[in-house]
Amino acid sequence: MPQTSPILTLKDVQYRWSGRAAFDLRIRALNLQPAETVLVLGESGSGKSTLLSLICGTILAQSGQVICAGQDIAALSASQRDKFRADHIGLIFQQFNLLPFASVQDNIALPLQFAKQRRERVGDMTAEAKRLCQDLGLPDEVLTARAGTLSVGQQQRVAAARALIGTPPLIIADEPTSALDAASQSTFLDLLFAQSQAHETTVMMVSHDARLSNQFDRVLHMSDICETARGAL
Ligand SMILES: Nc1ncnc2c1ncn2[C@@H]1O[C@H](COP(=O)(O)OP(=O)(O)OP(=O)(O)O)[C@@H](O)[C@H]1O
Repeated sequence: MPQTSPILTLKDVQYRWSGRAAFDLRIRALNLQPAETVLVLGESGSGKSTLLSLICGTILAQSGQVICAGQDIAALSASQRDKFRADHIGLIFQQFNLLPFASVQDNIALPLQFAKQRRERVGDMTAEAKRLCQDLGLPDEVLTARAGTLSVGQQQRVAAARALIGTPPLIIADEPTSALDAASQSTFLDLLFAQSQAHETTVMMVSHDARLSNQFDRVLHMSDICETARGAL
């Protein structure tokens, strides 16, 4: 593989939640390359969501560095971090977090309101939302339907389209397939990766479900990447 700069680097990162002395997340080094698909596996309480929050800059490491697309996250103010996240990271939440009364089209376009660079890359928002729906296997009629009226599998694909629109360099997914059976999960990942690979987007997904492993370029375990990851409940 040719040498390229990682899209994400964590270096000597340490994080503790206040009042949770037993949980101490320490990551010496983690690098994700452009276009890689990486699955991070870990049991409940191992710190997967904490890790995603550190990458997204919604929390800041107490020491060490989180560098996304060449930017040290801690060097940005809170509002700069919000803008940076919107432009550089497509998010697929566990519960999808769609606006149930808004149309699918509006849900997909939502991140562009906060992401100038992604908006500029898109051009015609309606046409791009339609293309993404088609490529993710959704019928054209869903574009104008309210998101809350769709099946779970359809909502998941809308959540993927919302993360993909405007081609952010990194997509972070928090167990987005957990509500679906194994065959649907596998189809979903195939569709997601076909889109992400077309733009060299890196996909990092966290899950407790090792059955997904063979579809990813790399599988990491929280117990391996963290020096002390403990499920302190
Ligand atoms: N907002 C918070 N405030 C205080 N402690 C928190 C907070 N979020 C997580 N923790 C604690 O951090 C530890 C790791 O939790 P985290 O949610 O990151 O794990 P996880 O691997 O994502 O778990 P799950 O798979 O159950 O979602 C737990 O001990 C948890 O109680």
